[in-house]
Amino acid sequence: MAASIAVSIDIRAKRFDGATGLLFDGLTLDVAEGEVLALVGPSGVGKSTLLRMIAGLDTDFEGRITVFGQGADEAGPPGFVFQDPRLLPWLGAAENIRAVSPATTLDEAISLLGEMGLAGYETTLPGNLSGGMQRRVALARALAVQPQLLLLDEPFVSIDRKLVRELHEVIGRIAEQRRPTMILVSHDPEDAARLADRIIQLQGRPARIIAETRVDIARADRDPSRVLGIVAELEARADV
Ligand SMILES: Nc1ncnc2c1ncn2[C@@H]1O[C@H](COP(=O)(O)OP(=O)(O)OP(=O)(O)O)[C@@H](O)[C@H]1O
Repeated sequence: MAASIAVSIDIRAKRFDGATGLLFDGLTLDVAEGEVLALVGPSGVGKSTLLRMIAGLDTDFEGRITVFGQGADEAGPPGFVFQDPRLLPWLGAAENIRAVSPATTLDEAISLLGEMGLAGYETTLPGNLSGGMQRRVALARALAVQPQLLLLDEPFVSIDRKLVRELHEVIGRIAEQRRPTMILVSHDPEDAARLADRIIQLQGRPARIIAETRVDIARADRDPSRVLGIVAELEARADV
């Protein structure tokens, strides 16, 4: 049976006030329930804007985006991980989760942090956590509301490659075990090659989908040479 559609995107036109030209001039895309979709493309192409539109945070466009059958702005907030972790500096890791999701008990917050590999850091203030650890707290916070849809906006920028690999593992585990529908925005094709079931490449102004790549290799089997192979395939299709 075909998987049901989690997110359906039909943008006829999107522009910003004062900007010349359209950012999107016709863009359609469906995301299946439980799918991990990556949106890749050069800086400024519109990836973050598209994610904000899917989250219902930007409704100023012609067209319609539905999330589990409802308008994006009516569907209830998705889990959203922003480019910077946006943690409250005066609260420990567990209380940062509870500040955004008050229904989450302390035990649940501690368990989520454990799932992210942060056992023992429950009361640590963000300033005493590494950049990668802060991203993991932000992920735990996004998962606290048990979202059916998880949106990740460049969660790997400004952290070193070793921490990026650790985060890839954490996100891969979330995909396998919790199975939310995930949309990951990245300018780096390697992130997409490691994590995504399907990779959408955006390019140009207005932005268009120039290629769509399905990755039929289980995440656990994506060793470095296979990842490089996927990246090469993506790079052959566009100047990402
Ligand atoms: N609020 C805004 N008002 C005017 N222009 C905007 C606004 N937000 C984004 N833009 C413009 O829209 C374009 C797309 O921006 P967006 O952040 O979506 O791109 P991106 O692909 O995510 O890039 P990056 O990887 O650098 O974040 C850019 O040219 C940006 O300057």
